[in-house]
Amino acid sequence: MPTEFTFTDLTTDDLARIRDLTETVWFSVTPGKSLEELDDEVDLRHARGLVRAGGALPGEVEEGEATPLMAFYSAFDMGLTVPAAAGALTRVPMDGLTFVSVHPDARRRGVLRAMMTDHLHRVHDRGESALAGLHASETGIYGRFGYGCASVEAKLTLGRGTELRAPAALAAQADEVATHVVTLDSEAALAVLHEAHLACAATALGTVTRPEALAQRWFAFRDHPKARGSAEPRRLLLARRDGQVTGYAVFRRESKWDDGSPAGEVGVAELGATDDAGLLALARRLVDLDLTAKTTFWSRPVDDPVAWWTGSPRGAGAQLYDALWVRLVDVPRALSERGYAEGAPLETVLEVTDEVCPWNAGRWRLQIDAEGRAEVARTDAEPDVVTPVGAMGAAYLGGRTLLAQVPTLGVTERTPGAVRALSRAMRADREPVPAIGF
Ligand SMILES: CC(=O)SCCNC(=O)CCNC(=O)[C@H](O)C(C)(C)COP(=O)(O)OP(=O)(O)OC[C@H]1O[C@@H](n2cnc3c(N)ncnc32)[C@H](O)[C@@H]1OP(=O)(O)O
Repeated sequence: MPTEFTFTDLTTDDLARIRDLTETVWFSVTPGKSLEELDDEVDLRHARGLVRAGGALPGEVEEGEATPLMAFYSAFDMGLTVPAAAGALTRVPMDGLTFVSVHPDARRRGVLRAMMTDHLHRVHDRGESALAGLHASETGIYGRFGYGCASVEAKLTLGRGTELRAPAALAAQADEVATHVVTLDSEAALAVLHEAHLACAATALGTVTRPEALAQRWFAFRDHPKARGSAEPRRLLLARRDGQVTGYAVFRRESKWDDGSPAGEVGVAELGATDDAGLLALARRLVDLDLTAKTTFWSRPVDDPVAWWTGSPRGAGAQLYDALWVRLVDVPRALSERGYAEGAPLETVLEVTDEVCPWNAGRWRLQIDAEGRAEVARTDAEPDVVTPVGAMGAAYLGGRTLLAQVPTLGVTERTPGAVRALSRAMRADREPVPAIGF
């Protein structure tokens, strides 16, 4: 689509302009973030900007300074754990869009539309990843660009000492798990955290992994003293079994007193374990920290055992939010990179509609074998299912079914039963875990 807005690459010379624009758009220190570490955070391989047309306006810059940016975005090289054949999981590359920023003077003139076209076409041209993903600042923005919300996150709030009731055998295994707390401020702690993050990602559908290059720096940006207010610096709780790390939690406490009684609050930003015993051991410690009254677990999957160990999601005060929005940038590659449910082989023809990435539009034959491996090829055959590309993104992780996208995104079937058959093939055994914040 022709556009009057031309985005260009940015370099280290542009970092001051990036900081200025980000500060204007995100009101300086946004919750959990601070601009002081922004330079390290921006991956200039992905960073693109739009300069104010016609030069700076009166009062906007000091003499000799560059014309301000009107828009900016960047992305991270991330991984995403998706369903594989035969009930397994696999990690595929994902281009994680971030810092989408349009200057208040330039809003609602189509700059974001030009930005999204620029971004998605570049991801396609680079060919490193068949998927793009993001967290949406507001829910109504990204569906129009072919993204579908693929995972839902639950926020759980548990009172101090909440009993987590698990089957006796699992509780006994959890008793064998040792845990220890370290401060998340050393190379050693960050290295252990990254290793645990990757190990957990291999076992948890939907996990988004941090870029290797940011493993040591990720929390510097997100845990700046100005942004954390009166809470303590982030800490790491590790689970160990036979000397091996089997799980981790990133948390912090905020000291509070209520009429002389301790009422501290614990916020758990990340919690993962390679087995259920590790998860139970970590969760039990996190709901029983001294001088606290409640623990909030952010970003939990909707089938989280932590919620059910309290009795039900109601017992954990569950509140739901949209988590990762997934966009198929290369439909045939994305559909063959993931696996499908085992069972009878399935052959179906999809007609995909996609205005932003026209190379995806048209008919695709999807052949799934009994193990759940797929081959995808162009075809002229009549379609069994007609779907907007966003519905394939919503169903991609296997949590939100394709069938559920019939009333919401307008998936239609030309062959009776075809949507249900594909929906079942795409369904995963567990709900995806929500993505880390990025
Ligand atoms: C992945 C991330 O980084 S999420 C972060 C997104 N950024 C922010 O929230 C920061 C503050 N906001 C902004 O910078 C801007 O207002 C943006 C990026 C949200 C929108 O940029 P704009 O240039 O104003 O959007 P643009 O004019 O291209 O609008 C494109 C379409 O999106 C719609 N749209 C734009 N913003 C919103 C919104 N907040 N909610 C719903 N729809 C929206 C427009 O109405 C338009 O709709 P159309 O397709 O029917 O014409």
